[in-house]
Amino acid sequence: MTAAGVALHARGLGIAFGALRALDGVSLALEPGARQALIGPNGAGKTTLINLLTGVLRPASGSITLGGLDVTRHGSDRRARAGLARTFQVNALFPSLTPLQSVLLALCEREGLGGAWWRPLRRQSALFDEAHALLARLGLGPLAGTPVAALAYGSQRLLEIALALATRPRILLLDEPAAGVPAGERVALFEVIAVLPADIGILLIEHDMDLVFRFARRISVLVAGRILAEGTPEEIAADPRVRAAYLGPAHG
Ligand SMILES: Nc1ncnc2c1ncn2[C@@H]1O[C@H](COP(=O)(O)OP(=O)(O)OP(=O)(O)O)[C@@H](O)[C@H]1O
Repeated sequence: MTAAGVALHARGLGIAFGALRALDGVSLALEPGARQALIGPNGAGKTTLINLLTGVLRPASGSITLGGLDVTRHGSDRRARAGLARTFQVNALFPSLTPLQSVLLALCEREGLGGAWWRPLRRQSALFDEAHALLARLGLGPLAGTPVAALAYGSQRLLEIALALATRPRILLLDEPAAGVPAGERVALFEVIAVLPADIGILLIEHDMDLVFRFARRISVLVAGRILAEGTPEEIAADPRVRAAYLGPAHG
């Protein structure tokens, strides 16, 4: 992979919380259209890594580039404008808005329309079309007018993905999209994740190994703040160090 062909490149990231070295020399490269997963036991440092990638935290060492642009010292907003989007582990939706209103707000934010989203009229209708198309893509079309609070949890997680896609990202970080989603709603979630736009590079952080092994073309394994292994799902499933540290005998 040439440097120009890498959409997101983290090199040698390190950060400590007091005496705890939460991440130590972590490197990760995502190419455009990547389908990569980040797995590891509780406390391995996955959320900390996402926080470094998105600019919520600053690394003590290392660097991060987005499409060749060094964003190591940039805040979350500039990284978002450079094409990085994330979903959140904790539900962060407005319960009284509908999915249509939620997506429209995100689109207006992207377009810099702020509170004046009802004008001009022609732009408004283009944004409505885009919002409906996005909701249809995620299987939320029939629920476009239902208040978020009345949606099933799996649908709320899908809406979070819609809001991230509304920013037209080059890189999407999916932070535990299946967490808390009941078994019966997982199939729909998995189906949508499988058909996300091919040109967006995706990094999935997930404990559900069914989803990870269905989705990922590459897997990085983080253990105690270091990358223990990286490879294809077959390589990771067969790696004795990964089995010992995380997977157990079930995947292989
Ligand atoms: N703000 C903080 N202050 C102090 N310690 C922290 C902070 N954030 C994370 N840690 C510690 O850093 C380590 C890595 O935590 P992190 O949340 O990144 O792990 P994780 O892999 O995301 O875990 P999980 O799978 O449970 O979400 C843990 O030991 C955690 O307790």
